Amino acid sequence: MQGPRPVVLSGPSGAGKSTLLKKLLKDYENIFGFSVSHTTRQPRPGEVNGKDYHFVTREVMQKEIDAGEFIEHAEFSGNMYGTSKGAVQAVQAQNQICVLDIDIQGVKNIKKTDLNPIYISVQPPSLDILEKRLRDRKTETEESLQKRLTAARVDLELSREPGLFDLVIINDDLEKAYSELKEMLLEEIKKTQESRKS
Ligand SMILES: Nc1nc2c(ncn2[C@@H]2O[C@H](COP(=O)(O)OP(=O)(O)O)[C@@H](O)[C@H]2O)c(=O)[nH]1
Ligand SMILES: Nc1ncnc2c1ncn2[C@@H]1O[C@H](COP(=O)(O)OP(=O)(O)O)[C@@H](O)[C@H]1O
Repeated sequence: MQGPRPVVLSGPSGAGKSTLLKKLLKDYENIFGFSVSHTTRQPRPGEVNGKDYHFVTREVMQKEIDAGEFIEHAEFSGNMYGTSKGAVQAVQAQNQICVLDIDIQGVKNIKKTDLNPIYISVQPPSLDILEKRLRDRKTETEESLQKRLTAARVDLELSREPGLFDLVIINDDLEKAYSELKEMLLEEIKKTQESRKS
């Protein structure tokens, strides 16, 4: 049976993907489910293994990739990130809309699969604002911040490719950005709510 269409949220680090996603998952607890990626980066304070990410070593992750357990994987800012088949299946088994938070390499690789998600790019109003938000978040060292800003420039450039995204959200005012996200997903939300009733 074909479940609801997944949703891909992409865009530069610090653009506001996690913030928007957390609001969505809170407001529609049963409707959306997060695809928990694997990563080799260190957990940040407050991040929970198995909830925010599966935090793994490079060796373990590479073994699982070689065993064909991943839909896509990429190197970002010196760490590996990837979506396992199990991560998406776990959400789809609950008949929830699966939301993936992945970088632009992930977007390009997912396009080669039959997942058929809705592709949304979340972007900052400017690079200066992005830098300020990343600094204020206080999660990065100067080195990782600079890597993220370099990746952000590449991301914003590649994101201009026509047809790559179904929607680009400029996250200036958070509530406005959230409204645009909900508006885009309204049809899938309704369908999922309806299917719960029958
Ligand atoms: N390709 C791919 N990218 C991912 C995956 N999980 C997270 N990312 C991306 O990796 C980048 C860094 O994520 P993270 O270290 O959590 O930093 P943050 O986005 O600044 O909070 C972001 O652009 C994420 O969208 C994944 O499974 N696959
Ligand atoms: N519209 C906004 N206005 C001001 N700050 C924001 C806005 N959206 C997100 N932020 C803040 O910017 C930082 C980066 O957001 P985050 O959701 O972590 O980005 P991402 O998941 O894309 O890396 C966080 O500290 C968050 O609270």
